[in-house]
Amino acid sequence: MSKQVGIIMGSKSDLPIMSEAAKALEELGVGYELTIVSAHRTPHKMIDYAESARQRGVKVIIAGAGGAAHLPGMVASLTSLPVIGVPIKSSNSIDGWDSILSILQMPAGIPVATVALNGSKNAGILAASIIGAFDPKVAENMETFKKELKAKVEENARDVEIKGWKDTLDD
Ligand SMILES: Nc1c(C(=O)O)ncn1[C@@H]1O[C@H](COP(=O)(O)O)[C@@H](O)[C@H]1O
Repeated sequence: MSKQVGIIMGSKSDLPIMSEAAKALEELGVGYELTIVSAHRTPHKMIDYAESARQRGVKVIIAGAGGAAHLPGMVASLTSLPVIGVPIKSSNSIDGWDSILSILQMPAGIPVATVALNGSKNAGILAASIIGAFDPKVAENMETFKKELKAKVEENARDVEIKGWKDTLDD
């Protein structure tokens, strides 16, 4: 399977969160590559990564970082591929706001599609829906995923309506 999505993160400490993006892509049948690269600690690797991604066949980049999270924005400045940013609540963060604002508040011209704090699963799903815009197999997988999501909510609603909320809570 070709690796259409590039998942990167600033540190190994981000892996527990960023692995959720990888799991979502696996479920949706999208190939990906995953590595650790930091704008601050490995700036030259970041430049190489961003500049070579398109040649490797990557179509969307998911970049996660905590604190002064410059990685997603800097990668977006170095490539014309779409970049999805995942703000991460790292250990000494200001409740995650440091990372959210660093990724969200980009200057005009260099957008980063920012998901919720620690929202790496949604980043994976969003990347798959971008791939699905031109890849029919992934589009089909997205349709199935959405149908399953809808069926689950309908099932839960039926439980609450038929059994009542108390019995549903005990399930
Ligand atoms: N924000 C960045 C960047 C960057 O933006 O280049 N590189 C690492 N980091 C972040 O620092 C936090 C703490 O990292 P350590 O756990 O390695 O000290 C992580 O959430 C990482 O994403």
